[in-house]
Amino acid sequence: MRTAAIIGGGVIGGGWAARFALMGWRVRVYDPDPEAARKIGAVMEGAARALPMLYDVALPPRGEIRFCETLAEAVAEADWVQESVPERIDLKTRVFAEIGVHARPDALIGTSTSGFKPSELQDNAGAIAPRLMVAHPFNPVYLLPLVELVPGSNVAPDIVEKAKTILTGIGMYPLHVRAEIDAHIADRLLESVWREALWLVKDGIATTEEIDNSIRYGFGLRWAQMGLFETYRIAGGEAGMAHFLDQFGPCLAWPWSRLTEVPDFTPELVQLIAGQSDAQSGHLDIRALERQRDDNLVALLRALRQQGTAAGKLLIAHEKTLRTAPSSSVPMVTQTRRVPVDWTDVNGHMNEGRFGQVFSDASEELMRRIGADEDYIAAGHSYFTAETTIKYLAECHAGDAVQVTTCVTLGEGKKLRLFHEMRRDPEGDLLATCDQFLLHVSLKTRRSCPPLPEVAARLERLATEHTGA
Ligand SMILES: NC(=O)C1=CN([C@@H]2O[C@H](COP(=O)(O)OP(=O)(O)OC[C@H]3O[C@@H](n4cnc5c(N)ncnc54)[C@H](O)[C@@H]3O)[C@@H](O)[C@H]2O)C=CC1
Ligand SMILES: C[N+](C)(C)CC(=O)CC(=O)[O-]
Repeated sequence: MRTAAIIGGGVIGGGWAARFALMGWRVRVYDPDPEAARKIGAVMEGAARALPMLYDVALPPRGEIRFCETLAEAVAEADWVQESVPERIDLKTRVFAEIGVHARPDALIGTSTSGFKPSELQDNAGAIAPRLMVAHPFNPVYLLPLVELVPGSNVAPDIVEKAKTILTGIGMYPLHVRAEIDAHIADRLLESVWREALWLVKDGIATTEEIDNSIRYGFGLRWAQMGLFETYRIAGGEAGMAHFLDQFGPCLAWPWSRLTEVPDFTPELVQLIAGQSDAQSGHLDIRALERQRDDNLVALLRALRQQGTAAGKLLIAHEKTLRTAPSSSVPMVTQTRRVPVDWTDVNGHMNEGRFGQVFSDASEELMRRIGADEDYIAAGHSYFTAETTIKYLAECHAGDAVQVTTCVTLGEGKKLRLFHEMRRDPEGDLLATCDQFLLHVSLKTRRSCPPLPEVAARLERLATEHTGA
């Protein structure tokens, strides 16, 4: 098990701690704030509910999060040190000096800085400078995969590759920012929208809620799956990007934006913005808002995953690395997962159709184990389900851990019969059972036929083992 040290356990440090721990890393936190453990506990509670729902497999066993009395103790054994103290260069410089004294000579060091260039931090960092990189995440760190990795020119390519491997391993998308620049890439884009929005409120054009609506009902949905350039390419119609630039390029010279002006944060403006924000969502506490945000993000990410695009493509690739070798237990464990938030219905529990999906996924896992895998299917053979009887025995809800075990009750020629049991947690109460009858088919004729001999043999062996016959 690898160790991550989190220096500064606020909003961002808490998110890093949760992501590392949920991906099976041991985590050591140093934060002098006596409230830090409580705050990280609250972040961890939300993260432990949300992150596992993204995946169709179980996450690795959770790593322990320990709070340390000193920075020295926190970094002593760390493979990765993530600095997340407030955005002040004097403070970050002092923290790096201390990390340099106590961290292992091979530890990689990331800074969450939103805006400082890596060279500004490396200049006073002494021996750790060649291992210190900007690793700028996005809130909530445990759900959003993007991390801007800005090494600058002081970090060797092999160290950058090691950093990318670690970040990819915990499910993130390290965007290698090749040239260092104030505020990297994404914060520059975010700041331009934020600045424009503040002017719109100050000038009385729109309220905070109207601005949020202009994003969430429109271009925010486009950005999440295609970004900016691909979206505008489509906006150019059949003539594409060149036509789009031809049509809208000249507008850039018109007074459409106030991008270089800074609004004066007078007490009146602060009161106006804070007041409108309170009217919009002041009835919800921060944890309720976080939960709403996290549930929406899980549902959006799972929709992208279903399409195999954007961040969903990354999820699929990461999930492959999380699959563990099947055990030879009887009955076979064929599913271990969390109930995702988009599987619930009007009654607030898992929809009956999703039970069918879990059992179908369990059958596909069994098919893989008997050799009726992707290659077998591509070669024109498969199983079709002919009959399913599900008994619903207890409710389950979003976030619940469930496990399916499967017995082969008949494996004879083209006939395959399975009996699945779904439980809460490995040893919890029985939630549902499924008696399923499948027929082996030729995908060319779409008619039933016997399986290939090696699949038939494996199936017969399993049926004997599972029925004791
Ligand atoms: N909040 C955000 O949306 C994002 C922030 N960031 C960056 O992450 C960093 C941290 O920001 P937040 O988590 O928002 O701030 P925060 O104020 O929530 O947390 C900072 C934490 O650092 C602790 N701290 C202060 N001095 C310390 C020291 N000497 N040693 C250890 N801990 C110390 C504080 O007690 C506090 O818990 C900043 O560099 C910020 O720019 C990056 C991405 C997004
Ligand atoms: C406002 N901010 C500059 C701290 C934002 C970030 O750095 C990234 C984010 O999560 O929006």
